[in-house]
Amino acid sequence: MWLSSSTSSALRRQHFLIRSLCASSTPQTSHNQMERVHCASISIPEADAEGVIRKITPLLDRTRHKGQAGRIAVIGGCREYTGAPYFTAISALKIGADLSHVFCTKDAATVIKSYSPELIVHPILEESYSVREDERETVSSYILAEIRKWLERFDCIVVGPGLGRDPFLLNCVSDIMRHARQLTIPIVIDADGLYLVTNNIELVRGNSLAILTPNVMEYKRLLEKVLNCDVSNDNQSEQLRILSQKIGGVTILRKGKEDLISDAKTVTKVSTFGSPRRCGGQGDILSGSVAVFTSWARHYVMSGIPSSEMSLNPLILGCVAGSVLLRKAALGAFLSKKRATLTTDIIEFLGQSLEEICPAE
Ligand SMILES: NC(=O)C1=CN([C@@H]2O[C@H](COP(=O)(O)OP(=O)(O)OC[C@H]3O[C@@H](n4cnc5c(N)ncnc54)[C@H](OP(=O)(O)O)[C@@H]3O)[C@@H](O)[C@H]2O)[C@@H](O)CC1
Ligand SMILES: Nc1ncnc2c1ncn2[C@@H]1O[C@H](COP(=O)(O)OP(=O)(O)OP(=O)(O)O)[C@@H](O)[C@H]1O
Ligand SMILES: [Mg+2]
Repeated sequence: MWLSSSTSSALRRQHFLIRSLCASSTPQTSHNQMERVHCASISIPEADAEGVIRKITPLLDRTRHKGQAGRIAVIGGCREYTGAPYFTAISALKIGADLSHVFCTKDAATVIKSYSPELIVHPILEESYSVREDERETVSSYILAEIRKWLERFDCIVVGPGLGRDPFLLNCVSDIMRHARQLTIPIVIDADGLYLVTNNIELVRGNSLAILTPNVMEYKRLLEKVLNCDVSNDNQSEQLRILSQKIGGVTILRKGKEDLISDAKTVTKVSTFGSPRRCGGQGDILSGSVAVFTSWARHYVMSGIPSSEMSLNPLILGCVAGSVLLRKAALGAFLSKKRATLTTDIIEFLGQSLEEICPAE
């Protein structure tokens, strides 16, 4: 059981209550109806997140070969932002992925390579300023062709950290996302990837392998766009569930004081105390962490575990695991560095935090 038995029955009760109280909250719910839904605040069940990590983390078996513990790719990194894709990609490696790639613009590539020799960096994206109007079609076909060579090898891709908002670049990334979807590759969408998706929901609608990881502002924009309403403090859980439902059941991890996770069927939360430091980049660690755990969870769910767990959504397991590990690492870093805690310090605590939950040997 990935929820304790008491929380699992609480979850059933929660659903019964939600159905009774919010009978109008079907996929066809109108915006006005949505605003009228003022259900009583129902407590959201806490996931047994460390238990999930223990279940889905693969053994360090001596027979395994390079790549089996995960190949992750980050699509992000432009002139302004080089830290974000680095944080995401290096976190994936520190947690246990075997290979971590970054697909970024030429300007960002040398910088990202210089942060770490561990990352495989592809300088193939282009922004408008570096491509003439009459070259755009050729350049975008070339970019897609280059990425296609790699895409099917990845267990999960993360789109958005440090991507920027250049229209030409975002057009190319939309094509990459469509192609990843055809190949049924799980996709974590964060930061500027959420900006792209918020302006074109069809890119993810109904994709059961998509995870959106909005922060406070990104969630607010998504709600405004999809449900045409503001964030409700009365019933955050049901609002999140309806948002996911309206986007065809994509998994959403709403970041905040508590991380709330829903796939339109269930809502769960991770509220383990992390760090009071809110330095930028923690969401980037989270996206890398969710990518690795999601690929592990898919293997776990597909590998003949007890039938009662077979219906579990591996994307939810990946979110729950990614969230608690980031929080635990943030706490470790804070206890050591206090006010000086930075994202790089948190990354250094990922290994130790995972070891405490799930020892390597
Ligand atoms: N080192 C690097 O390279 C990093 C690069 N990064 C990259 O930066 C890019 C843009 O991402 P983003 O998250 O800064 O953009 P966006 O969603 O527009 O938010 C901006 C505004 O929202 C607000 N705001 C935020 N949180 C809030 C809260 N809790 N509660 C209330 N308000 C809140 C806040 O507004 P303010 O308070 O300033 O008015 C803030 O200015 C993206 O590519 C990302 O990956 C980051 O990953 C960090 C590390
Ligand atoms: N108020 C809070 N209290 C405790 N933890 C929080 C709080 N807000 C966010 N977190 C934690 O920090 C993680 C990152 O969330 P945050 O909202 O900072 O993302 P972000 O804005 O996308 O970060 P980034 O700077 O990388 O873009 C979340 O998973 C959550 O666990
Ligand atoms: Mg972010």
